[in-house]
Amino acid sequence: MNITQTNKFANNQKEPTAKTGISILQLIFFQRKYILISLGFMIISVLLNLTSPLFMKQMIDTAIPEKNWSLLVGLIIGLISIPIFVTLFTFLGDKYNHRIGAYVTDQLRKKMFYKLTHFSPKTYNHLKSGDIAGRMYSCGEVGDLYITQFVVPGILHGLMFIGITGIMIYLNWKLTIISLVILPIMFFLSKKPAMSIRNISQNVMQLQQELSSYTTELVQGLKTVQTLNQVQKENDYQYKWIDNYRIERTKAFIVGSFSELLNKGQQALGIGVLFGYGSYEIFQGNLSIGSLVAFVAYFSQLFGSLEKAQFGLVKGIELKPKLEMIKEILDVNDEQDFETTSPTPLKIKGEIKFQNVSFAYDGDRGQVNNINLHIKPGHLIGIVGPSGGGKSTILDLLLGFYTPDSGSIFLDQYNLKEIPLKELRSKMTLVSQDVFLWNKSIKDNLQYANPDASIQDLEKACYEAQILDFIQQLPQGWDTVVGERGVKISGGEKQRLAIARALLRNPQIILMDEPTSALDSKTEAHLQEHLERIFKGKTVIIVAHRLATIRNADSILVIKDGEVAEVGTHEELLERKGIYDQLYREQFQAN
Ligand SMILES: Nc1ncnc2c1ncn2[C@@H]1O[C@H](COP(=O)(O)OP(=O)(O)OP(=O)(O)O)[C@@H](O)[C@H]1O
Repeated sequence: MNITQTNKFANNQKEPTAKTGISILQLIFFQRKYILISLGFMIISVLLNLTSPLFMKQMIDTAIPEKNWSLLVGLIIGLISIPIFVTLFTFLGDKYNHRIGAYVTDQLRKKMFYKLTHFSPKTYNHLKSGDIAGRMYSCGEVGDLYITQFVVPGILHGLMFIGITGIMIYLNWKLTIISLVILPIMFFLSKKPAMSIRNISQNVMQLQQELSSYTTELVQGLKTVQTLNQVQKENDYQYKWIDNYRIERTKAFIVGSFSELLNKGQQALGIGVLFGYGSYEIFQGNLSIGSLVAFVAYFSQLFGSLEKAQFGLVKGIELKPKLEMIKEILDVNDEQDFETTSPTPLKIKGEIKFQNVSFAYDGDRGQVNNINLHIKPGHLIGIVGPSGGGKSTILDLLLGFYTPDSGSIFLDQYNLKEIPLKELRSKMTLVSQDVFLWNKSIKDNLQYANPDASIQDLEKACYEAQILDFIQQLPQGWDTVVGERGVKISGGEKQRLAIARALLRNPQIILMDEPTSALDSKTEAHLQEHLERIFKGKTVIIVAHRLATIRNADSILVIKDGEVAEVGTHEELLERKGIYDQLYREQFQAN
């Protein structure tokens, strides 16, 4: 499995980093030292295993007929101790195998997490959170299982096969040929159930994946489901899922059991054939009884090895869909570069220019066309306009989440595409329309923006954002946990916390997308008074539907259908009697 486009490894063979692309086999190669140790233990355990039937042959052909008690006791002690040592060496080998498995798992997880945190919105907008969670979980199994149930059985039983075949030839070549004819027939017969198991396991995987994304979405949308009275509809879907899952699991069980039955039947038949022909060889004086017993024991071992190798193969086949799912994520080449930084930090005044900027999301969906803007440093700009016009898209372009299809954006004299993302985002802060808070304490959420902020800094930012009183009244104050996505606080409180969080970063450019939409007019007016002081000297862009929010802006842009329809101050735009004036009158009348 080749995980990403880069394959720097093969040449320099350094330890992988989360960023580097690498295949599972290459990951295993990095553990070669432990593979050799594990292989050593496995070879010892295979060799020990191979001696048991020879001890039996010796017992039947020599010790018992000759009544050689000392030899008999020695052989019996050998037969008792061999399995104990085999188990011990197998355990030691397994210990290293799990270590290798854990390493592969860790590396895959690191790569998955790296990808996940570096995806651009183009990719993550299409991702389902539950689906990703399922894939992250799969990594845990895949790394370990791939090694312990696929690679290791392949090596171990491959070795067993070679060793056993050699001894069988030594015991009786004719019986060996019969065995080697029987085995491929058996293998071929059991291939079909193995293929069915693969298809079923793929279905089971898909169903598990579906459940994971569905549950995540359901929890997030539970309130909507209940409000829209769609609980029954969801239950119907869930019961259908449960039925489908049960059917697939039952199929897996039946095919698995059938496959086992087939194997056992084939083994019994094979042993029967060997005993038949073996007895004939004994009558002809070509084979001793002990050799036949040993031969049949080796045949069982050979069959057991083949069965386990086949089991490993089935496991490998079962793991393939999981590997594919992980590969799908790791193969997406849409990472944002957060690692590169400017040699010296940029000092900017906060001037913003859009020159003939055009951009569309998918095809021509959500276009912004030929946007030209010039925002002077320290100015406060309002963006208004009908819903879906492209206001948030302009902020996203400025934040570097998307790059223009044509035209350029400048921050002071620097073209945006030349500024490293990390640097760019250190100059800006965004209070977005859809406030995201971690399911952690208020303090943790605020310090997320600035881990060095002291409690005094938090108090100041929260005071300016008009949320300090609320926090201080809470029984647990700063330590109050806000719930997933902030469900335990109101929309307006969430917005004010988001403003406080943004202020804690104190950057030169402040972007706000509907920052006060959930506040009542009185709270908004208070907040604005405070913010106006903070905004002094900074470049601020506020997207707002409520025109009162941006009334005092130095300039207001009206964005409609992806284009700048009007520009001017509040008074200028009213005089123009255009879209802004119409919006203003609509809101005025509504109020
Ligand atoms: N990720 C996306 N993929 C495809 N189309 C998108 C995406 N995000 C937004 N759009 C589309 O782009 C257009 C502009 O969206 P944008 O969010 O910029 O509008 P807006 O003016 O901020 O709207 P609102 O006032 O409702 O927030 C809309 O038609 C929207 O459906």
